[in-house]
Amino acid sequence: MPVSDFELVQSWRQVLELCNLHSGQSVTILTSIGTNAQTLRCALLAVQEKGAIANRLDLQPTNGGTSLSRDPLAYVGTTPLTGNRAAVEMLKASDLVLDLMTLLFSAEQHEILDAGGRILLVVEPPDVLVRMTPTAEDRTRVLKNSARLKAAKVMKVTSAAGTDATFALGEYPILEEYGFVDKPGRWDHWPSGFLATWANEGSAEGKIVLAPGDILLPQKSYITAPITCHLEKGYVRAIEGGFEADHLRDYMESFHDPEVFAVSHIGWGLQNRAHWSVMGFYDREASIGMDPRACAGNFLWSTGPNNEAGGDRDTACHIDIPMRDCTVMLDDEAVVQNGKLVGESK
Ligand SMILES: O=c1ccc(O)c[nH]1
Repeated sequence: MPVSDFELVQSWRQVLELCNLHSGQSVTILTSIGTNAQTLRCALLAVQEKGAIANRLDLQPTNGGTSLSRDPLAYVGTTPLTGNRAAVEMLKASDLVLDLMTLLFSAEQHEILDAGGRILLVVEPPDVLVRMTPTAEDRTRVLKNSARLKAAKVMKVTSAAGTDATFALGEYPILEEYGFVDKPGRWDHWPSGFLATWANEGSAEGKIVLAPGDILLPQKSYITAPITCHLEKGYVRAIEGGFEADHLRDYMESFHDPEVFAVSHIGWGLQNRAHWSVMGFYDREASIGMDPRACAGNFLWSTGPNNEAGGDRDTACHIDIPMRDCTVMLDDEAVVQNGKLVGESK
């Protein structure tokens, strides 16, 4: 249900504080046609209240005539910054970029970050933003678990439904999402609260069995019948099941790019204020589904690009698949047991 401008300004105030935004610094707020007006209005107020310079850069939408889904995370890689030198230069010159349109997985994003920029993605509805306003405690929990993931050589995921998959680790960096950008070079997403990394190239092996209730994004669907994904040498080699498996496969095949079947990031949710049930209460296009991505105890895996992690796979098709009731082992230590955070992970 709606939140007031006062509540959302309060949340922005907390986020900008956690981002170490200082008076006199320059902030560029990236907007486009889909930007939420209340989120923008409250961001402008909170930035100026901090004594920072609030610029707005409104970009034209792209991919609308190509993407089969209208979800901003469904079609990644080319963005309104692609080939847009003037815009990239303005963002590189900014101390903080608030992305209210979605740049995820773009080469230009890396250029901005590599130049010491900071980018915070903020596109969920205002009520979701307020409910999951990030805290320093979120950062503590994500970083504590990140240290464990950094030290691990193998991730093994199993479930009663039949999942039994292994991923070698170490080649790629860790994606630590705790909802704010407290130091130069960082990208993050408010709301979030989860960890991810990429399996070593070609190492994803085994079987992932999606059970009823597991979620497909950007489809925004809770599946109702099992879907079995066979992994071999880092790719999903077969997707078996009923209608929902056909629908997923049909969508992925529409890109005519074999790279869409590559396994992308793998990790687990750490956000106790995110809930598996939330997606069922929102219209499909009202949210990008950060509750399922971040809810504590999920196993989140994905298919498609790895350019986010410095790889060269930049396929446009990105599917995120949050699963319940999995057990996630790092070497021989469980961080998630049957869908619940265990031990130090909490
Ligand atoms: O915050 C996000 C959202 C989507 C994704 O694939 C990764 N991180």
